[in-house]
Formats: sequence, C-alpha cells, structure tokens
Amino acid sequence: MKGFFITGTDTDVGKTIISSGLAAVLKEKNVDVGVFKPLLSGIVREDHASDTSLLKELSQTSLSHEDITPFQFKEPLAPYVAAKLEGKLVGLEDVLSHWGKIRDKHECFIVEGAGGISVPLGEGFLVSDLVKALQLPIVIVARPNLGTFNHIFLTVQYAKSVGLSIAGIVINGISDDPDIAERTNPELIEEFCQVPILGITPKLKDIAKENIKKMVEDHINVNLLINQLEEVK
Ligand SMILES: Nc1ncnc2c1ncn2[C@@H]1O[C@H](COP(=O)(O)OP(=O)(O)OP(=O)(O)O)[C@@H](O)[C@H]1O
Ligand SMILES: C[C@H](N)[C@H](N)CCCCCC(=O)O
Ligand SMILES: [Mg+2]
Repeated sequence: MKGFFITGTDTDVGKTIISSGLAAVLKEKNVDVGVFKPLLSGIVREDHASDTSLLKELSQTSLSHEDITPFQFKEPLAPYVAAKLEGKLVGLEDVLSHWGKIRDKHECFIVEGAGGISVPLGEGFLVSDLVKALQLPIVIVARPNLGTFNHIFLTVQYAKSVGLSIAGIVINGISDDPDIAERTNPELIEEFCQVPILGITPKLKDIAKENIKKMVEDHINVNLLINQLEEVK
C-alpha cells in the first residue's frame, strides 16, 4: 500500500475537493486508488454532499460508505468532541483496526483527516497521530490569501517536529484576479518552508465532478506526487 494523507491549515480549505480530484486523476492514470475518511462530523456519510460520497464517486472505489468512513457523528465539530456529545469514544486503535480491513483492497490510498493537522480526532489522539500511525506522507492544503503564510508555516514546522514527511503544499482557490498577497505568498512560502508547492488551484465557479478532476489535472503537478509514492509496510 502507498498513498498520501491530505491535511490542511484549517477546516474548509478544500481538502476534500483536492483529495477527490487527486483520486480521479490517479484513477485515470490507471493507479488502483482507494479513499479513507475515517471520521466524519456534521453530515451523514451517505448524504450526496458528504466528504465520503465525493471521495467515493471521484475515486470510483468499490469500497462502501461504511468502509470509507467507519465513524460518523452528528455535530459539525472536531470528531473527538462530536463523539463525546453522543457518549462515544473512538481510540486510535479503533481507526487502525478498520484501516486493517481495507488497506489491502487498493494499491494506493488517499486519506483525509478532519480540519487541520492538530485537530483532536478521538480519545488521546490528533490528526498528526493518525498520520504517523498510517506512515503516509502529507499534502497540506491551504487557502491563498493574506494570513495563510502563518498557518502554512506553523503547520509545516509542527509536521516536521513530530517527524512527518511532507510531500508538498497545494494552495487552493486563488481568485481570477489575485490581490498582491495572493500573488506574493507562493514565493514567500517556498522560501521559508522549504517544501514544494505542488500547485495553485483556481476558485471554481461550478463544483461539478468533471471540473474538480480537470482542476487537479491542469493545476497540480501530480507526477511530482506520484514520484514520491513509497510502499508502506
Ligand atoms: N477550488 C475551489 N473552488 C471553489 N470552491 C471550492 C474550492 N475548493 C473548495 N471549495 C468549496 O469550499 C468548501 C470547503 O471545501 P472542502 O469541503 O473541500 O473543505 P475541507 O478542507 O475538506 O473541510 P473539512 O475540514 O470539513 O473536511 C466546499 O463547499 C467546497 O465545494
Ligand atoms: C465539521 C467540520 N467540517 C470539520 N470536519 C471538523 C473541523 C474541526 C475543527 C476544530 C478546530 O480546529 O477548532
Ligand atoms: Mg473535507
């Protein structure tokens, strides 16, 4: 099994859009790709607008919604908090036990966390602990505008400090007419973070499935990512 863990500088930065577009592009390149979004909050996994449904549809995996997302919670909160409100506790070993059931079903996996890299997912573990356990390189998705540099820099420093491998950064949702911060941020990020920018994706007017795939194809250096795929034991 090989793959990437898609994290971000925050919730709502476009992790699912980038993950599902990436899965669609890999699929088209004949990579046997699966998806895993183990903890979902604020929406039911079968809802057509859920992260789970978009990831499933664009990857064309035969994994079920339940395989892709074994844990779901009602409130739109960090999964740990949302679970506690329902009197539930999920441990890292529970997530890994589900992972063990699906990880051999595809050669390559795109895994999505929830929110940013240090969001509490369950009892005693953060997104970064799950990344470490899965041994996957991360892709950091970030917004393009003023303020993003600080979030990206902190995410990169934190990831390095806990020993994660960083495949690169995707700056998602740049405007048609970028302002001076959006125009200068990419160079600043590469200079200080020493991590490659894999792509800068536009703000889509229509989030249709074909547009998501085309956006990733046209604006992300997928080959640079593929070259970083390494077998995880
Ligand atoms: N490039 C883009 N162009 C237009 N809309 C976008 C783009 N990227 C993301 N969006 C929209 O922004 C919203 C948040 O995106 P997305 O759901 O991918 O975020 P996320 O980082 O996965 O959030 P979460 O932490 O909840 O998983 C969605 O409504 C999505 O359709
Ligand atoms: C519900 C939402 N869409 C995300 N999946 C969860 C985001 C948790 C963010 C927690 C935080 O950083 O304060
Ligand atoms: Mg998402």
